Amino acid sequence: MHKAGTTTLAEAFFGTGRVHTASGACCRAVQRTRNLTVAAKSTPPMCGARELGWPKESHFFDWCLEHGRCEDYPLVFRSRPAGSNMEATPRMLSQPRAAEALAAVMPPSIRPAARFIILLREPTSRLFSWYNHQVRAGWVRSPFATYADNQLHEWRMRSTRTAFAALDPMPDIGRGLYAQSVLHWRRFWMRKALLLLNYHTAFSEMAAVSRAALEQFTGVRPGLFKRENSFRAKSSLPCAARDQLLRFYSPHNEDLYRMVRQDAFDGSSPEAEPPFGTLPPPACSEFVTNSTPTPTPPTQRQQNQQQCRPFCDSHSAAWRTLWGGGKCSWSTCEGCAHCLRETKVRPGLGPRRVANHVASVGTRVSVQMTKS
Ligand SMILES: Nc1ncnc2c1ncn2[C@@H]1O[C@H](COP(=O)(O)OS(=O)(=O)O)[C@@H](OP(=O)(O)O)[C@H]1O
Repeated sequence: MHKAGTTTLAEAFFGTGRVHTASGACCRAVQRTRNLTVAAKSTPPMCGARELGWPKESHFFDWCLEHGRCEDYPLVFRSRPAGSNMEATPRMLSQPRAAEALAAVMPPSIRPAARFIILLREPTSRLFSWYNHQVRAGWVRSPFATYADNQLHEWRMRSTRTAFAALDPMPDIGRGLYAQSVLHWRRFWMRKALLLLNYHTAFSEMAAVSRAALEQFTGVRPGLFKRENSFRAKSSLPCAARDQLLRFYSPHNEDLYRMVRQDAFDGSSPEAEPPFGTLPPPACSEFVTNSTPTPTPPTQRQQNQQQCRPFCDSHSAAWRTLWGGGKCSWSTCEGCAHCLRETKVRPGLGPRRVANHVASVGTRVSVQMTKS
C-alpha cells in the first residue's frame, strides 16, 4: 500500500540479488513494439524501473487500464533462469480493476507461485504522509485540514453513487479502506497468496519476525530494513482533522481486524502471516496554524521538469530519434535539461523553429554525446 514502507520492503528484497524489478529496457521495448508513445507521457511515467529512477514501480496497470493492452504486462520483466520478479507499484491494492486485470494476464504456469505482500499503515497517518508527498511535489497547496475536508466531501459524493469496486480513480481517502480492498482482491486471488503485514510492527522491534515471515512466504529472506523514502513533514497533523479521519476509518479498521482474525481462525490466511494486531492512531498537535503550508522550493530537477515538459512533450518524436529512446524526456529531466543546453534551444522557441533546430543539430549533438 502507498506510503506504507513499500520502498523499504522492495529494497530489502532487491538487495539480495535474487529478486528483480521490472526492467525499464523491456518496458520501453514493449512501448516501442506496440507503438505506445503515449505511455511515456503518463504521470508517473510507465516503465519507470531502476534505470529511470523508479526502481520498484512499473505503473503498468495505472497506464494499461486506461489505454489497453494489459496483456503485455509479463513482457516488462526480463525472463531469467533463476530468481523472482517483484514490483511494488504502490496503488495496486486500491486500484480495484488491477486485481482482475492481473489475474487475466498472469500466465497460468506462474499464477500458483504469485505472492502478494500487503503492507498496511494506519490510514490517517498514511493519508498524511501522502499529503506531505503532494505538498513536496507542489501538487497540493491547501493546509491538511482543508485537504482532509475535501477528501471526506469527495468520498460522500462519490461513494453514495458508485460501488467501491467501481471507483476509478479511487479518491485518496478511499485507499485507506483496507478491508474492502482486500476483500476485492480475494475475488480473484486466493487468500493464501496474500500476506497482510502491519507497517507499525513490520519495521519495528518485530522486524526479525516480519523478515522470517517474508522468507517463509516468498522463499527469499529479505535484507535488513532501512528507512527509505522518508522526509520530515513541514507541519504536524492537526488534532481536529486527525479525529475526524479516525472516526471515518474506525469502522473500516474494525472490519479489517475481524477479517484477519477470522482468516487466522479458519486457516485461510497464509501460514506465514504474523498476528496483525491493530493500527495505532498517529500523534497530533493542537497548535497547527491554519495557514497554507509553504511549499518546498522546487528542486533543480523539478524546475527542469516544469521547463522541459511542454517542450519535450511536443517534440518527443524528435528527441527519441536524437537520443535513441527514453533518455531525453521530461521524466528524466536531467537528460532534457542536458538536451536544451547542448542544443542551445531557448525554451521560449516556437514548435516549428524548435523542430528545425533539433533536426539541424541532431547529428552533431549525437556525436558529442557519444564522445562524452
Ligand atoms: N523502516 C521504516 N520504519 C518506519 N517507517 C518507514 C520505514 N521505511 C520507510 N518508512 C516510511 O514509509 C513512508 C514511505 O512509504 P513508501 O515507500 O511506501 O512510499 S511510496 O508510496 O512509495 O511513495 C514514509 O513515511 P512518512 O515519513 O510518514 O512520509 C517513510 O518514512
